[in-house]
Amino acid sequence: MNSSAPIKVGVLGARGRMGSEAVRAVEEAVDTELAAALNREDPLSGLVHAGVQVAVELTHPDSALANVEFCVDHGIHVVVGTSGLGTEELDAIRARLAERPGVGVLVAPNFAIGAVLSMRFAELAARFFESAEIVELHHPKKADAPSGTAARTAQVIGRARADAELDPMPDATTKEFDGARGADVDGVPVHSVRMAGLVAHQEVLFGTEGETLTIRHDSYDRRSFMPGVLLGVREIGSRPGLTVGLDPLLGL
Ligand SMILES: NC(=O)C1=CN([C@@H]2O[C@H](COP(=O)(O)OP(=O)(O)OC[C@H]3O[C@@H](n4cnc5c(N)ncnc54)[C@H](OP(=O)(O)O)[C@@H]3O)[C@@H](O)[C@H]2O)C=CC1
Ligand SMILES: O=C(O)C1=N[C@H](C(=O)O)C[C@H](O)C1
Repeated sequence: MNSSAPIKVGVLGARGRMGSEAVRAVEEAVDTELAAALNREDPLSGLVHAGVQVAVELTHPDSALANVEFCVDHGIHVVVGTSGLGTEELDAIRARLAERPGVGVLVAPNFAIGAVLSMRFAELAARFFESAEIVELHHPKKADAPSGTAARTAQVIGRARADAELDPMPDATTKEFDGARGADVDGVPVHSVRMAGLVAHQEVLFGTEGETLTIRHDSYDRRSFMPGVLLGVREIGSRPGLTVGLDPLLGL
């Protein structure tokens, strides 16, 4: 990409809660230009016609993979905020990228700096505690549960526990209502709350003999995600292949 010209950005899901914020952030930044703002009914070819260099994918778990594949096939870098992409989708993106070695895709479970740090703190803490559980709390219009952030947090905690060869968490439950102990994500119980008035919140709870540790992050406003979106837009052109999480872009 020409480093002096503004980066031509296309936003997918442009009239959505996140998409409309992303449109505003891209328009406000001096080094990015909003070249395309696509909604559900708009053909993806609009990205190509507008000369988009980086697409920001903020639609729905059901449409994200096809959108990313279209972009990769057309040499467009992608910053993916849409959550609910699992191992299969990430493998499919990797396979597609193998055909286009110069293209970069960033899949960011959470763009907020505090959320990225809280995942890293949770990863650090995991090996020191017998028990770990996650409570994520979101607005009721969210399609996926658990949240992408909670799934990612559980994965890193699960991996850290396995690396430290910790015993299974203590839990004497033998009789329960369906769902009472949450979803099991890599051995970590994850509880999802959907509630009017909320935006995006998460508590990671750790416990061991005589003490607990709680790591909490709150996004009260979707503007909290925009510095991370713009960082991804600026960086992804020089990071070919698949990057998961903002961590390497933040030097973490
Ligand atoms: N990584 C992060 O930091 C964050 C990620 N997110 C994720 O971003 C995604 C969007 O969230 P949010 O903005 O709240 O959701 P919204 O429902 O507000 O916006 C989604 C937009 O995508 C459009 N859309 C839905 N389905 C399709 C489709 N099949 N093809 C094309 N466009 C489609 C919708 O169109 P229409 O208006 O017609 O329904 C809507 O405009 C979610 O997956 C969410 O989890 C959210 C916040 C932060
Ligand atoms: O849908 C949302 O709102 C959010 N989705 C992402 C997720 O699933 O983790 C990020 C943040 O929690 C907001």
